[in-house]
Amino acid sequence: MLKQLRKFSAPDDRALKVGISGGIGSGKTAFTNCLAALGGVRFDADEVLRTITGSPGRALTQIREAFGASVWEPGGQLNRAALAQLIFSDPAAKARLESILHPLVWQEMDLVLASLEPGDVLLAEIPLLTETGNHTRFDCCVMVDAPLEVRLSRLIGGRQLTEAQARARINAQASRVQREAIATFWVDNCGTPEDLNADATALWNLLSRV
Ligand SMILES: CC(C)(COP(=O)(O)OP(=O)(O)OC[C@H]1O[C@@H](n2cnc3c(N)ncnc32)[C@H](O)[C@@H]1O)[C@@H](O)C(=O)NCCC(=O)NCCS
Ligand SMILES: Nc1ncnc2c1ncn2[C@@H]1O[C@H](COP(=O)(O)OP(=O)(O)OP(=O)(O)O)[C@@H](O)[C@H]1O
Repeated sequence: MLKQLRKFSAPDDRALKVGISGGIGSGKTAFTNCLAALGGVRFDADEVLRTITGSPGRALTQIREAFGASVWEPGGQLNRAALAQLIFSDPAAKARLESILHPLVWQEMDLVLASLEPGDVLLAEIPLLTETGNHTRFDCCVMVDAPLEVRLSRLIGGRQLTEAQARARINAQASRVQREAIATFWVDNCGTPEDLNADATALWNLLSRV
């Protein structure tokens, strides 16, 4: 079910910037996929992060300096599971990693924005929009949500996370109340993929009319 919680206005002189967020396992990627099939230019923060932390990623030197060999594979790659274990049990380590990575994500988004024109729609999937206060970069924010048990079962089934790992990430993220405080649109993803697709179509129709 799509709900509009706040009004927003669209600019005449540049592209419309739509931020899409939600907790881990809420379905924000699935929703953005549906929306992007209807139009818009997609930007995916997780994909940028995977590129800059992959081999040879431009964030690796700084991560190595900050966290050392304990988060490195013998083959020379970043050990993502070890880094996740560290940051989701140590808030200071999480803040340090984010201070290295997040500025690089915004640099990449600015490059995409520079290529857009008035009338274009940027669909930016940003997991930590609420947590970082970066909702102010967007004209409107779409929050995808689902009940905790539904998110856990989707994550444990599909993401190869244990329940404890999934809960650690959920506990490190914003609450529903915090998300509601910044959302322009709210998508309740507790139904079928077809229901989610219908919400994406309804939202696209609204965005196309503003
Ligand atoms: C810790 C890392 C190496 C774990 O990699 P992994 O492949 O297991 O997860 P992936 O990157 O696909 O992230 C999956 C989801 O985990 C959650 N998550 C990741 N990082 C964070 C974080 N710092 N705080 C809260 N949740 C997070 C998000 O919901 C994200 O969508 C990686 O997530 C990472 O580099 N995180 C720091 C960057 C960051 O802040 N990402 C959030 C997006 S802006
Ligand atoms: N309405 C739905 N019905 C059934 N499965 C769904 C639905 N929505 C999403 N899923 C599935 O749940 C899992 C999590 O969804 P998705 O990857 O879109 O979430 P996410 O919020 O982007 O998570 P992450 O933070 O890990 O990137 C995926 O396997 C996805 O296919």
